[in-house]
Amino acid sequence: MNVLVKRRVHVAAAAIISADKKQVLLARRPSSVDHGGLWEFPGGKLAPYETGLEGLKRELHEELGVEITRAQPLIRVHHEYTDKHILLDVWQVHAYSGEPFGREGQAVRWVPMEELVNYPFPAANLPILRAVMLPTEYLITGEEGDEARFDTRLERALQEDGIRLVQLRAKELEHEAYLARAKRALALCRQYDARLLLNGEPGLLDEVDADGIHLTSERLMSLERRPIAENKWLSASTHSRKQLDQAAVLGCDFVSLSPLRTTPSHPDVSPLGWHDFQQLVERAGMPVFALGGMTRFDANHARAVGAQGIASIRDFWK
Ligand SMILES: Nc1nc2c([nH]c(=O)n2[C@H]2C[C@H](O)[C@@H](COP(=O)(O)OP(=O)(O)OP(=O)(O)O)O2)c(=O)[nH]1
Ligand SMILES: [Mg+2]
Repeated sequence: MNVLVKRRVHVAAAAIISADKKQVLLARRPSSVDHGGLWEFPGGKLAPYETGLEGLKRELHEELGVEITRAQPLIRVHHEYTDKHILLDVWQVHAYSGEPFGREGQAVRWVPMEELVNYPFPAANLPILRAVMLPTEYLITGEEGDEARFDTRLERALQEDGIRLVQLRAKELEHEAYLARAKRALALCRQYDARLLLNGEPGLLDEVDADGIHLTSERLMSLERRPIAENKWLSASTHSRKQLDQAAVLGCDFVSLSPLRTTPSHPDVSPLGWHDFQQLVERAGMPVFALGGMTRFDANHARAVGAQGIASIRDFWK
């Protein structure tokens, strides 16, 4: 066989999230099949005439006995296995009818989000796990010179907008002032079960035990390897294919990709637009947030073109 021509397999899979959003449904692959014994998101190969969602509906009916009533694209992952090129087309299932059970005799289990990392999955699944754990909206903090008002703005976004992922961006602050703000932001985020990423030197995590580090695109390009532990989140700002590739080399857990639109803060940078954005996201291999003139009303569109969701300062910083 010519090993250069790999089989291309298109698979639709489901991240079925529980009503309280705290658990996701996993199934175990039978020991007799490829990747046997590993856990997976239920689903299977598409028939040639099927779209992703059609195939997914059929597979979930066959494998779990449930009928999907509401679903949204979550992430598309291309992965090279030794014998095949696989496209995992993963959907987040928000509503379904029926009670899922292993119709083919496979084990099926609701797993709390924080325990997902303990389950063995096929190699292609890492970006899916990250996508499942991340929200659709990502707040990047804006300017605020007054510390009390900063706290009020952050708490408003956590409380009223339901923000669960925050990047503390404060380029104007000196080191000590940044640390003081970061400690207060972390305490606030903990109250709301939100994650906080610090925008700055990876060493910041030694001083404030936040959830991760966000790299500027410049810092991203200057690093040779992942600068923080695997159990912390690493994200980066990207604007091009080259930077997305570097994010993959460093093992970033997710990225922002900008500018989607022209913004008042960067009037001279030409925007990507949805078409180019979609093409870049398709091969990113990790969750991507659309950034640049985005509001929460763009989130569904962002999802439809393959993004995790939207990142914004302005829409959440009030
Ligand atoms: N369903 C699913 N498949 C996955 C995941 N991760 C991953 O690498 N795969 C791979 C394993 C398989 O090579 C392929 C899915 O094929 P499958 O064996 O489930 O296909 P199917 O349900 O149509 O089963 P069959 O009729 O071919 O027996 O995708 C995942 O999370 N879910
Ligand atoms: Mg299957």
